[in-house]
Amino acid sequence: MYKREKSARIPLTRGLLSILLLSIGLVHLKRNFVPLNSVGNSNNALDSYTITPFLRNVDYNLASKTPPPMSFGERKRLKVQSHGGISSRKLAWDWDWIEDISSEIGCPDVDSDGIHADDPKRYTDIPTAETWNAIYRAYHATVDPNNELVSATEYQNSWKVPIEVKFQLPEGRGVYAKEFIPKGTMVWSSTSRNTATFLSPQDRREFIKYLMKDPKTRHLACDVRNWVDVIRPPGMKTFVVCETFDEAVLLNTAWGQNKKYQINLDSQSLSLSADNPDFDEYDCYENEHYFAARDIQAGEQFRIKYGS
Ligand SMILES: C[S@@+](CC[C@H](N)C(=O)[O-])C[C@H]1O[C@@H](n2cnc3c(N)ncnc32)[C@H](O)[C@@H]1O
Repeated sequence: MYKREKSARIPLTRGLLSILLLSIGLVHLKRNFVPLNSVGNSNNALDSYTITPFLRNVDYNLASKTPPPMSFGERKRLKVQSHGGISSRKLAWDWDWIEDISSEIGCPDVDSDGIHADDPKRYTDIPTAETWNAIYRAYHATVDPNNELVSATEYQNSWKVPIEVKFQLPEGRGVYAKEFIPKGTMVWSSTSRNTATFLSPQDRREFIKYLMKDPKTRHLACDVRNWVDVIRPPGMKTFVVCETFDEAVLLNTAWGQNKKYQINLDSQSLSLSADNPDFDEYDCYENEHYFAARDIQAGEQFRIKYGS
């Protein structure tokens, strides 16, 4: 009797368990079911700031890179020529657009009255390797992917001496020597690795817009809009927009404070050898290198002459 009762209860328990498992399965299936016609629907729940990085397949292993038959500079010149370059300096600066976008982002004007710590969007962030890499990614995601001018490949330390970036009023961020540097020491070099090239104002717009799309990089758009430079490669009629993506853009100058500061870095144009992958005779900064113009003490701020 006892045995029969027990054996009758087992199928009943099993049956209830199966019904329970089946119900759980159905609920799970319903939750995860995505109708096919909703795939790719732009009205889905994606945050409008979410961006799918469209990164070029860049060979980051530059150390093992065999020098290309043509130097970076030669390729750049051909590219600028085939592209038509940017016809005028005014167009290359594209100030109207930069001004528009600056007011749209709410960028404070760093040039009019210096940098203030109480500025709501103050330029006090000390960039880290992560900050620079976000900028490099935005650049690679927005320049023409067929452009074989892989400049500004990846953030790396371009300083030949130990440095520190600090914020100090009234100049804002600046670059400081961490050790004593004897006169004549090479301190920093501009190369195709740390300097981005934009062959059209549109590329630069896309780059800044890309930074603006992501809340994590939006504030960087204010910074990068100021770091731009425009050059005309030697022997060419058209212009190129250049932008260095490392601490060199944070170098202050000597003006202000009754000119009590002294320029302590000299800029010299010096070609690297043609078999160096960084070689670029049409470099945005014309192979600019900074040298200690005099002995520089540990803790002293580096200062360059602007516009030289
Ligand atoms: C290339 S940025 C240098 C980095 C800048 N300090 C920052 O934090 O972004 C140039 C700006 O730095 C500031 N600056 C540079 N040298 C200065 C000086 N001697 N006195 C005051 N401000 C200076 C000016 O606002 C200038 O427009």
